[in-house]
Amino acid sequence: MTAFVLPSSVTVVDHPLVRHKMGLLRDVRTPTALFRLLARELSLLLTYEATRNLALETVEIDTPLEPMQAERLSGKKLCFVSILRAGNGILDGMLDLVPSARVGHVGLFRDPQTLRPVEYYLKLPDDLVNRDCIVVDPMLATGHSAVAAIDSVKKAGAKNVVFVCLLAAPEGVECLTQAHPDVKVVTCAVDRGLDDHGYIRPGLGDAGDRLFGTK
Ligand SMILES: O=P(O)(O)OC[C@H]1O[C@H](OP(=O)(O)OP(=O)(O)O)[C@H](O)[C@@H]1O
Ligand SMILES: O=c1cc[nH]c(=O)[nH]1
Ligand SMILES: [Mg+2]
Repeated sequence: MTAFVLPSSVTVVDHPLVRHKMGLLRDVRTPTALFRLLARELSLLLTYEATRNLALETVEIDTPLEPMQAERLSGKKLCFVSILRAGNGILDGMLDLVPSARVGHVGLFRDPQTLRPVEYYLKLPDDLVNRDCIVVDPMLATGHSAVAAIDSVKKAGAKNVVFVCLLAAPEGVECLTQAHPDVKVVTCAVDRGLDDHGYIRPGLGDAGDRLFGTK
């Protein structure tokens, strides 16, 4: 077996705060309310990294003491696209940081037999051509859900796409970077690999069920 080499398009945010919170998130004893809070906090830290290259413009302002050239984000607006349903667990924190972002939703569930995504909903802003797009889902397992969601946002016109997740498997990273080599990935960790049911190991279990308390 050849060793997995992390592609340069993938950023693992390995800040101590992220590592600490990921340990708590993974712990089977962590209850739903805390899991949700941790996912939200981690999404803030991931958004910080995912928006690193946002364009700035210079504006004249007056401080209480003197005029100065300040910076602010240039007019180009962002679009966050949540892969339902677990993506919503990290969307809210991202909107706290960028409240003006537009939001799209791609409803996908993974068929447990084939591990292939089944689309049941799609609603995207109609001006994606003009927006940088950040697609969010806590888990990148086989990678097929992320690939399908990014296929949809590109078909709708998005040109500049970043994928943000809490946890990735090497198999998912490979699948996504092959299908969409232009898409940057920002994650908190890349784990050992997938088990026979397509779960990330050691992982954190089923993100949707843990976020919403459905199991
Ligand atoms: O990389 P993949 O192998 O495609 O798997 C990852 C997908 O599986 C989970 O969703 P799930 O199908 O459990 O739906 P849910 O969000 O409704 O729980 C997860 O949130 C991803 O969307
Ligand atoms: O480990 C995994 C894999 C897919 N989806 C999850 O929620 N967890
Ligand atoms: Mg799920």
